[in-house]
Amino acid sequence: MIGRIMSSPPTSKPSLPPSARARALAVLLTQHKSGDPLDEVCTRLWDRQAMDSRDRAFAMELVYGVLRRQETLDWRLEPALKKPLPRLPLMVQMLLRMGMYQLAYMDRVPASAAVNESVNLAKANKAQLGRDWSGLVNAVLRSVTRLPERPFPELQPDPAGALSIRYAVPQWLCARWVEQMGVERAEAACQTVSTVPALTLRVNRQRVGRDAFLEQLVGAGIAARQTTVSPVGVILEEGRAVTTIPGFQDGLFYVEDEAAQLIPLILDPQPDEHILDVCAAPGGKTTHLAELMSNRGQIVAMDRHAARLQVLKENCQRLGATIIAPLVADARELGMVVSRQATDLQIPSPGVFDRILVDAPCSGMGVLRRHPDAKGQKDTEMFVRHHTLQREILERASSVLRPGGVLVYSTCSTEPEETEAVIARFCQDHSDCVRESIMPWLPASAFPFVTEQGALSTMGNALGMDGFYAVRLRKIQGSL
Ligand SMILES: C[S@@+](CC[C@H](N)C(=O)[O-])C[C@H]1O[C@@H](n2cnc3c(N)ncnc32)[C@H](O)[C@@H]1O
Repeated sequence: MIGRIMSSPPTSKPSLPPSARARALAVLLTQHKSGDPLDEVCTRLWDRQAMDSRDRAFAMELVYGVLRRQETLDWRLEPALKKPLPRLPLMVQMLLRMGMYQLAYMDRVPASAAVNESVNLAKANKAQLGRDWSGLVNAVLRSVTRLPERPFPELQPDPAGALSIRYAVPQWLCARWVEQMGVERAEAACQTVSTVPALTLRVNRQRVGRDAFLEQLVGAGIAARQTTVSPVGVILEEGRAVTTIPGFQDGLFYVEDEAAQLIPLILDPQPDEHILDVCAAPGGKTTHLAELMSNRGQIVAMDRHAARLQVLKENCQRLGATIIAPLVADARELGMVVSRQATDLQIPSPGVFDRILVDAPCSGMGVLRRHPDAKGQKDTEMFVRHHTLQREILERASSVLRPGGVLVYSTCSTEPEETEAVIARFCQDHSDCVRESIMPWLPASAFPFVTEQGALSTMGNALGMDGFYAVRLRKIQGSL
């Protein structure tokens, strides 16, 4: 079905390549039906045929924009519809959302083009839709342009409903956040979900200093600035293809959010130590750890997924991280795996890792803005599922930490089930492990994000960082 859209562009000249909007429509429909990650669907559908870079950028903005703003778009369309949007064919829903997004958020697109192009796509797909829906698409979108702009609902008496419409965050999640943190902080968290993240890089100081790298960027006409909290980050003022940034092939940087850049600092690995990175792929934090160790010592980089570990290897090669021992394994079998592989991995003996990073698989609530397609796939049961897995992984990891050693547990989610509840239970079961404040390991600019319990939590921050959580634990000397 989707293939036919791609090969039957909405034009009277079949030899023309599909328009950017037709490509956006194909991605939106395929993603909706398959549930596959949006970036994978874009690559799968768009890399098959040559695509002009401007078309690609336009289609990308449209696809991500529609999904990022979906609840808001649907609410804006509502007054112009005779029946609820979900009762229309999926393709018609998407065409209306695409038109609405261009009308509301893409200033450079004339309103007439926003309307007409959706209408044309409806006509072009008449056979597939079983009838001509272009009249309805035309009537609805034109009606929206004529109606006065609908003011957002006030936050009271229904803050969750109002936040959901304003920031396009699922209502159950808004309600959860309002209950957890109050309306003001919930609004900040929702606002983050609806923003387009900036392109943030971590400078590979094995190869170049941050100031020198910034100079290289400026020399290449790329506006950029230092990150506020991370001492090793750079934020580009405008997004661009990563491979076109000077120094990519030479491994001068790694694309990584500012909050993620703080996690290896909290572990504070030292040269010549043995480190275990339990959930390591694709290697953002592994390569940072190697840099902090001046490439001396050893990092066992474990991940359950071989394909992701392959990406880690490529990243290590590009960035010149030479002390990595990649290991495909399930962290829940860690003790066994480490004993079996101790000789191959050249670990002196099992149970002697000096430091361990558990960057646990999680719900990803802190990075929802990067994956707007995932918003509809989340639910509250997911927190419980992750909690169980996280506890298992943490339990196994701690068993191979040497007495006196340090373990950092981190997640790109700040949901209580995946963070404090995991740690509280762990500490309850392990009197040989104590919590340490993360403060000594971070610059003062990070202190506003240190919780009362001494952990890191960047949820709803105003600096544009992802929502990360991290806690530092130490195994007491003399314990076995
Ligand atoms: C948050 S990501 C890690 C990101 C990585 N630390 C970085 O900075 O690039 C979590 C990783 O855990 C891995 N994973 C999930 N379940 C696992 C398990 N049971 N054992 C080992 N790795 C697992 C996933 O494949 C994923 O790569």
